[in-house]
Amino acid sequence: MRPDDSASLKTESKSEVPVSQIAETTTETKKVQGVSVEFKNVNHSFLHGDTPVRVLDNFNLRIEPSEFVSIVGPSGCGKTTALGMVGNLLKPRAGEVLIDGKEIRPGGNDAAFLFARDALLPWRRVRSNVELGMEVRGVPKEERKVRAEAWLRKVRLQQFAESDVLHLSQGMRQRVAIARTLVQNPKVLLMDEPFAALDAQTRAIQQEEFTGLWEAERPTVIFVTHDLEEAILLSDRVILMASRPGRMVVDMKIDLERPRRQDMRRDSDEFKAYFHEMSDRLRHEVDLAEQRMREENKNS
Ligand SMILES: Nc1ncnc2c1ncn2[C@@H]1O[C@H](COP(=O)(O)OP(=O)(O)OP(=O)(O)O)[C@@H](O)[C@H]1O
Repeated sequence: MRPDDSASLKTESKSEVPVSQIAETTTETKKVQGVSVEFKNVNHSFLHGDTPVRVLDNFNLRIEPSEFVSIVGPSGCGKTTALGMVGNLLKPRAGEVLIDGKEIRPGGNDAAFLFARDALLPWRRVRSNVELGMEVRGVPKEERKVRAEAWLRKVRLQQFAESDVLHLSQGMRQRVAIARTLVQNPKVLLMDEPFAALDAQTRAIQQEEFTGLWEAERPTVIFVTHDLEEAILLSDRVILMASRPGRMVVDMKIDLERPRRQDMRRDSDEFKAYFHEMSDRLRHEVDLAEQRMREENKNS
C-alpha cells in the first residue's frame, strides 16, 4: 500500500527529535537571514523567429530581506522570466537584478528554486535526494547525512529516509523537494507554482507547513502563482503584473496577522477585502491579455 500522507503526519510526530537536540549537533537550524532582491529598470525580450518580443518593460521591484512576496498575473506576463533572473538562469538585456545590493555572482549560491514538478531523482532514495544539492557543493558526507536527516524530521518524513521516492505520494515527494531546497540554507527562495500539482487538501496542508518552516528560517521568498488566495494567504506583499510587455501594475501589502490559517479564507473580512480588490484587477489584466492574443491570432 502507498504510504498515506496524512497518516504519516500523525504517526511520525511521536518519534521527532527535539529541535534543541538537532541544534546541538548540526548547523542547519541556525536562522537564515534573507537578503534584499532588487529589479532596477529591467527590460527583456525574446526572439520569436526574427521578431523580438518584449517580455519585461522597465520592471522595477524591491523586495526587503526576509520578505515573502508573491507575483501573480496573466499567463505569459514574464513571472518565470523574472524569477529566472534572480536565479541567474538568464540576464536582463537592460537594467540590473541585485541580491543584497550586489550583482548576481555566477555560481553564487544565494538563491534556490522550488518548482511544481519536484524533479526528484528516481534512482536515489529519499535521503540521498535531499543530500543532492549539498553533494554538488562538496559538503562532507557525514555532515550531509546529519543535515538531511534533520530536515527530513522537519518535513515529517524521517521514517521514509531510506524509501524509494517512487513509493511516495505526490505530497510527500514535494516535502522531500522542500527539504532538499531548504537544507541548503538559501538566502532567497524562488518558488514557481510549487503546490500547483497537488490536490486541494494536500495543497492546503503544505501551504501551512511551508509557512511554518519559512517563519523559522526566514529566507526571502519570491513566489509565483496563479492562485490569488494562495498568494494572499502566504505573502507579505502581492505584486500584480500586466502582460506584453510585463510590468508591475499593483503592489499590495498584506497586513494579515501571522501565523496565517486556512480558515482565514472563509472567516477573515480583511482577507476577503484583499481578495476582492486584487481579483478585479487580475481579471481585468487576464481579459486584456486574452483580447490581445485573439487579435494577434486574427492578424497572423
Ligand atoms: N526561452 C524563451 N524563448 C522565447 N520566448 C520565451 C522564452 N521563455 C519565455 N518566453 C516567452 O516570454 C513570455 C513570458 O514567459 P514567462 O514564462 O516568463 O511567463 P509567465 O508569466 O511565467 O507565464 P505562465 O504564467 O504561463 O507560466 C511568454 O510569451 C513566453 O512564451
